[in-house]
Amino acid sequence: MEDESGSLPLKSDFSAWYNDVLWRAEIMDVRYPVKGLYVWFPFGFGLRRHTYTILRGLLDASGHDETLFPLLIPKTEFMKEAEHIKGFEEEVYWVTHGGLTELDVPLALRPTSETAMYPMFALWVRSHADLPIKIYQIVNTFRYETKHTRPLIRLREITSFKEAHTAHATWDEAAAQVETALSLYTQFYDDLCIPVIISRRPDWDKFPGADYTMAVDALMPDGRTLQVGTAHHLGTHFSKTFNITYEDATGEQQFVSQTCYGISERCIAAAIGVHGDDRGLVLPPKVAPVQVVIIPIIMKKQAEEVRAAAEALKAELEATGLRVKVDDRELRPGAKYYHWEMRGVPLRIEVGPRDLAAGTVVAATRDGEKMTLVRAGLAGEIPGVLAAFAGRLRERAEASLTSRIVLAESVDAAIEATKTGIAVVHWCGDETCAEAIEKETNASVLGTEVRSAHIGKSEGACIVCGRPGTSTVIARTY
Ligand SMILES: Nc1ncnc2c1ncn2[C@@H]1O[C@H](COS(=O)(=O)NC(=O)[C@@H](N)CS)[C@@H](O)[C@H]1O
Ligand SMILES: [Zn+2]
Repeated sequence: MEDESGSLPLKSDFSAWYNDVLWRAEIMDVRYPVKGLYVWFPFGFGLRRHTYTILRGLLDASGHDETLFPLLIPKTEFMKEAEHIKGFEEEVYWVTHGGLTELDVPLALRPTSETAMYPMFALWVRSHADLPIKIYQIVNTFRYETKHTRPLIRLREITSFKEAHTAHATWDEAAAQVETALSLYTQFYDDLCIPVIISRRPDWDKFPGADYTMAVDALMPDGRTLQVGTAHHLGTHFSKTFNITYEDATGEQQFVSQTCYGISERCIAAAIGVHGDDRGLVLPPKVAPVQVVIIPIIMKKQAEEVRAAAEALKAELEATGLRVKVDDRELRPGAKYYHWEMRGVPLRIEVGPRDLAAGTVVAATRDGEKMTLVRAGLAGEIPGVLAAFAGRLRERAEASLTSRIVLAESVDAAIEATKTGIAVVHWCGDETCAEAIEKETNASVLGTEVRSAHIGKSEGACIVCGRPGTSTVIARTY
């Protein structure tokens, strides 16, 4: 799929850059003949695998059990929770036939799995001892999105939908679980070197059937935010609908309190968008399908020794668990550098006759740091080099985010700020003021109760009506 013709658009032309880099770095093939459905190239699938290995590890380490529920949901179950239906009725795909036979009960392709799981929770939960339930699954889900579809960002088949669902004895325990989910998400995005902003979505934007929704947003290079995760407190809405009760100490039947929280392949879109540059992807070492590429500098003399040295180094680095490639194709070194830089490989090591003689190698990290390293004991040096690289990725992403967060004291200032990033304003919480802000700025009220190292909590006069307001984030969104 190598396509060196032409060159990658500059990242400043983000939409063109993004679409082109998904092709050139072999992430996703967008030519599949169904709108909103895309094919993972093997290299992209490797990036997905390493990314979700981190996410699984965090979930497993915090007491979640992975599971798997059916894709098809009977209409009788799906239609039970009024708000949930309202929120999804325009997005659900329906299966109406099995072969030539019309189904007596149409089946929904899960847009999310509350109505698949919760009838089963009602069978699983009898007593207090059956709680808490903390499960998750990583599955494909289907949403008939009518807004502009885009690979990794807005799909009609969400291929990598991690959905966690929990059930608890009390509302407070569920609220604590929402907090656990948010800190797990913060850790996950830190592993991807991506700074995020957490806020409470306004009520009109919360998940259908939830008491409240906490959202995790990342700022993309074009100044728009991408919702890269959400955690919902479902209260007892669904347990009342699906009759999920347990017998409490007094012998009373109590409805469980529930949460659910999700991350999709948008996490990969954020890693690509936040860290990429004009030469292609720049991948955090923990998720890079190839972490180190070794380029043997083949000259006439010592060609065999150089090849052997490259293979020996590969074996040594792989023995420490690193993902390594030797690029010994008959290409000039510059073409090889281009190829692997496009794929975001964090570390390149060149090995040539001079290096053999000197017992050294030349190493270059993807963000342009060049160094000469001693060959002996090199494997022990690599983790430090990669960690320093990841640290610089994190710093650069933090700086880029903080430079585009502006405290806006007026609607005009908010209009200016949301052209390039995030405005923090005081908003009274009244929907008509929010509508005025959204209309004027052509941006969205992301949320209140903002949690971010870069945005302090504050009170002040609502920028629309002057009544007491609290700090609120506004931004154009995907
Ligand atoms: N069409 C889509 N394409 C890609 N990602 C999406 C799409 N729709 C939603 N997402 C992502 O999936 C996350 C979870 O979706 S959600 O609707 O907010 N929440 C749920 O479905 C809950 N059941 C928690 S899993 C969102 O925060 C968003 O990051
Ligand atoms: Zn107001």
